[in-house]
Amino acid sequence: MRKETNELFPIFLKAEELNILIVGGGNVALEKLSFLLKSSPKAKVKLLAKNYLAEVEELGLRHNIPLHIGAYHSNVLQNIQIVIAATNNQMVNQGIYDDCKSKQILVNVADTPYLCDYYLGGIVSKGNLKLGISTNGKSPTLAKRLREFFEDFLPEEMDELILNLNTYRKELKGDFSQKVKQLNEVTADLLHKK
Ligand SMILES: C[C@@]1(CC(=O)O)C2=NC(=C\c3[nH]c(c(CCC(=O)O)c3CC(=O)O)Cc3[nH]c(c(CC(=O)O)c3CCC(=O)O)/C=C3\N/C(=C\2)[C@@H](CCC(=O)O)[C@]3(C)CC(=O)O)/[C@H]1CCC(=O)O
Ligand SMILES: NC(=O)c1ccc[n+]([C@@H]2O[C@H](COP(=O)([O-])OP(=O)(O)OC[C@H]3O[C@@H](n4cnc5c(N)ncnc54)[C@H](O)[C@@H]3O)[C@@H](O)[C@H]2O)c1
Repeated sequence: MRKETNELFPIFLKAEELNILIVGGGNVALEKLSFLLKSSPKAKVKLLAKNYLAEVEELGLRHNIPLHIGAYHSNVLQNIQIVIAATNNQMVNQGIYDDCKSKQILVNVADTPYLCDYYLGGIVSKGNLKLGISTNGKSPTLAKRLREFFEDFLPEEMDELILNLNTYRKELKGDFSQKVKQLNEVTADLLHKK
């Protein structure tokens, strides 16, 4: 049997420097907004929905996020770079997808892989370290379980290690290749392979 591969290309976005729009204010919007803010508390995001769950309103209030009330119209895409569509109306979601494609805006219709330029993933954060987890859309549940596993598995001291290496990196003298060599030497035995 041919082995399948995951050809998605992960990038780590500066969410506070982008204009992000979530359309919808129900359970799915709540999940997407929660994970966005958990990972990027200063994300520049706004919401548009006909109505909002109380939990979305509370979360929005806590993070100073504009919650616009109304039906989706393509005007709202002005100056937006990334969209998550999470309404309960597939026609509306399809319309958002089409509008975004014609404006070259990156779009994710939640839980609808064929209407996604990108997928959200499981996210593990430990200080400066961040892992993104993707199952290529095959099992979001496993992505969640792996996120939980790595959250427990990775020690809190991981950030101390990163900061120490950063200090060492700044103190190194010599040209680029010498620095790379020294950094590789000092980290060679850091993670022992079993
Ligand atoms: C990782 C995470 C991030 C997030 O949501 O931010 C995420 N889904 C999460 C959880 C989750 N979602 C669903 C369940 C119920 C169990 C199940 O169905 O498996 C659970 C588990 C639970 O909640 O326990 C329902 C679901 N999701 C998708 C479909 C459609 C389909 O598969 O065809 C359906 C069926 C809908 C239906 O029934 O119609 C699709 C997508 N969901 C993705 C991301 C993208 C692929 C990620 C990857 O490659 O793994 C992708 C492709 C698109 C996207 O939405 O970006 C987050 C875990 C966060 C965490 O806990 O850390
Ligand atoms: N809740 C889940 O766990 C789940 C799981 C799998 C799939 N889904 C699907 O995902 C979709 C969203 O689910 P949900 O639970 O968030 O729904 P929901 O009913 O809780 O929320 C729907 C949101 O869409 C907004 N909306 C509807 N039409 C709109 C429009 N024209 N303009 C702006 N906003 C509009 C509503 O105001 C509301 O805030 C549904 O299609 C659902 O079938 C949900």
